[in-house]
Amino acid sequence: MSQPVLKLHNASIFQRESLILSDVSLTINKGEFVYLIGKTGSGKSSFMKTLYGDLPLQQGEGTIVDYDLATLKEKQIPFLRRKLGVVFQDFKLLNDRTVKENLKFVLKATGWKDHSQMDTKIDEVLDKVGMKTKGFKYPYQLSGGEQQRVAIARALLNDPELILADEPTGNLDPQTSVEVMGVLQEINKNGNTILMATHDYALLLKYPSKTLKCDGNKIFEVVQKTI
Ligand SMILES: Nc1ncnc2c1ncn2[C@@H]1O[C@H](COP(=O)(O)OP(=O)(O)OP(=O)(O)O)[C@@H](O)[C@H]1O
Repeated sequence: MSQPVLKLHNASIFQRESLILSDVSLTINKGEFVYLIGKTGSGKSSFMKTLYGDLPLQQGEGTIVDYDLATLKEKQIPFLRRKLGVVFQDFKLLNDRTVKENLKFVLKATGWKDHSQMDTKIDEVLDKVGMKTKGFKYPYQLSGGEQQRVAIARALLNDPELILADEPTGNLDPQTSVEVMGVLQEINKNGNTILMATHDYALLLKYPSKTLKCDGNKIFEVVQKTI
């Protein structure tokens, strides 16, 4: 049976008072890999921000990993984010600490206490992204692709019910993009649900999957032929 991790009904997305997307109704079920495409400025990032609580859902209904977006309170946001893994275009790693320390920082901030459990978890997520031997390095000692792998590992730390990736390959060359995409595909095959905003059509062709498009203030599902 399909289990929704995200459900929106007639939702409108705003940046302050400007309407960016209107009447968005969609469902993402557990286990799916879904692309969100659309031109620059079409509202992909605004949409993602609404999902992780960075922008309020001012109109319509939405539930994400059992949180009600329309009534979401400021103090619930950290708890919502623990059930989501968020990956950004610019990695957002802390440059003053090693890869392992970056990951430990997140675990501590999300309530983990036991050091050996933390180390085991860190090894597990680094292994999933092929970075187990690089935990001692500083982010600036890594290539862009490696930094994004670490950022994906960080997103996996709290076993998220949904991963939101906003242009995760936007800063990477085509070859590295394909490699990072391979990591995301592997994670999806192992059961993680992923919503990925991108304008990299080469990736869509190489790894076809359900695709939503932002266009003309709307989001609709497209079949690959018409992209
Ligand atoms: N902080 C903000 N305040 C007001 N308007 C904003 C803000 N951020 C984005 N916008 C506007 O919202 C619209 C959608 O932008 P958004 O960043 O969501 O698009 P996008 O599809 O993610 O674009 P890109 O691919 O360039 O990231 C644009 O018209 C933009 O000017």
